[in-house]
Amino acid sequence: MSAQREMKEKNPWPVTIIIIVIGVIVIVALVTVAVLQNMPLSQKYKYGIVLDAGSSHTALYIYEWPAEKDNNTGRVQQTHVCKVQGPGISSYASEPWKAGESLMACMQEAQQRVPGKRHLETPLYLGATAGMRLLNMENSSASDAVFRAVERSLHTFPFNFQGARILSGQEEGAFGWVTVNYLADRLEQGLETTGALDLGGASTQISFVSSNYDGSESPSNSVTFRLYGNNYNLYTNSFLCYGKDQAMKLLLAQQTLLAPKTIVDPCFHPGYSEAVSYSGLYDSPCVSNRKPQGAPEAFNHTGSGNFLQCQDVVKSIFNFTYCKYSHCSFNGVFQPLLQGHFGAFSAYYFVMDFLNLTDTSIPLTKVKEVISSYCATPWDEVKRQHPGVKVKYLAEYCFAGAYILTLLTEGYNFTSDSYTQIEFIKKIKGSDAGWTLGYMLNLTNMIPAEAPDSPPLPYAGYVSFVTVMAVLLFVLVIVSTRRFWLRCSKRPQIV
Ligand SMILES: Nc1nc2c(ncn2[C@@H]2O[C@H](COP(=O)(O)OP(=O)(O)OP(=O)(O)O)[C@@H](O)[C@H]2O)c(=O)[nH]1
Repeated sequence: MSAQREMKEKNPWPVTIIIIVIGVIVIVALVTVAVLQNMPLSQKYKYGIVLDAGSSHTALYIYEWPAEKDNNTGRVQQTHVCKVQGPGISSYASEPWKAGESLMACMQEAQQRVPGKRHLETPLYLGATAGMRLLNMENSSASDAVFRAVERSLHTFPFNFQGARILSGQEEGAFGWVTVNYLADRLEQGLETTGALDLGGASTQISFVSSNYDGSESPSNSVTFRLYGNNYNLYTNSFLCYGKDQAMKLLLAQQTLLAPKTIVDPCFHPGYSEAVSYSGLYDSPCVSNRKPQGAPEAFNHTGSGNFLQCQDVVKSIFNFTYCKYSHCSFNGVFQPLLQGHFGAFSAYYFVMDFLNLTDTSIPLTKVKEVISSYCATPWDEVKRQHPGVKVKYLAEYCFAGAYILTLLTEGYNFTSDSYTQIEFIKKIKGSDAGWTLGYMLNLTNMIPAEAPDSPPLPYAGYVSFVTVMAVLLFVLVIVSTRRFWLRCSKRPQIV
């Protein structure tokens, strides 16, 4: 009996097997816990909604981002856009309730698109741009009434409504620049930034970083940001009344001064003819002080389709001579020397895309030829060639092409070389270029001032490291106890 007990005690295998099994279990548990603890959470999304209440129309944008990545870069994406039917909210000055009503269909769409359990936490913003800026200048109580109506409507939805307000021109320019650079991942990586050119209906913005602008000359054009650990001194300017629609009003008003009853407009196609009411033309503060004395009810707007003459008339709405700074764009506004790439969006894109001129390697002389040929095409033929295009847009592409070219080259001083640095864009990585995304990122503090601390290893690297170390540890234990097993196994077995 005692010999048998001794033999059992000297046979190491049961103990060794138990140790190995426990060792394997401990290592597997260790790796599993480490991996699970550090695994990204299953993808849950958060949402944000921004209403862009522009002068010509309102659009609703829904953005989404992974819930655990609030403070990370490049992860916020546009998932849906809804175009509000009808004109911009500033057009409802005489019936403000209709402004609120107009937003309902897109808001209902948003309610369906954002998952119900996220509704209460989803921020909702409405930002109004140049149309409301003009209405507010002209009649502040009318603009207040429009905002009240809009807020009443938005409060009826279960989102976290953060208010409706007018963005300054500077904010509109700066947030457009943030959007473009955020989407192109230029901010987090600290790359040279892209300038932003935005052509709206009532205002136009130019924003860029220039190494010869530190904000000391014309400080009102300076916006400073600290984003992901980098400082930016942004130059930005918004020209109220120089959006595409208001610029056209300026152009028409200019021409009615010379011919109050019939204008033969070189920026419209030969054969084009429309009756235009003076009250409609002069309803904006951009032109109201130019109304000719004793103007008739309406005038006849006809076209002659002459690009060179059109350019001359377009130039007449700018002041290129007055400048009290070292450099100016136009109307006495300071502008530093252009630098770097530019993204041109909104009406820049709509117009250049229609004219097949988004490729900026096309020389400016050729660009002029293309616009010139479009302008000279008789109106009936233009309509015949583009049956699916809205007639209002179709009629305006000649003027708009000439206007864009003048604004870029004579206004902002793009040369035939620097013109090639412009990219006409609508979307970047699926999200529309415009101020809305930058506005939301700013209000939700989603771009940190300092670069977020990144873990020393990426997740996959971390998992591999833990696994390799655990296996190594296991092999080490086996190898170091190998001699002991061998010794045990060589002992004479007593049967
Ligand atoms: N050709 C074309 N023009 C468009 C389209 N959508 C808008 N526009 C016109 O392009 C111009 C600029 O439009 P937006 O960028 O929406 O400008 P907005 O926000 O209404 O104007 P602001 O308040 O000045 O920013 C306006 O004259 C619009 O009428 C489109 O799909 N095609």
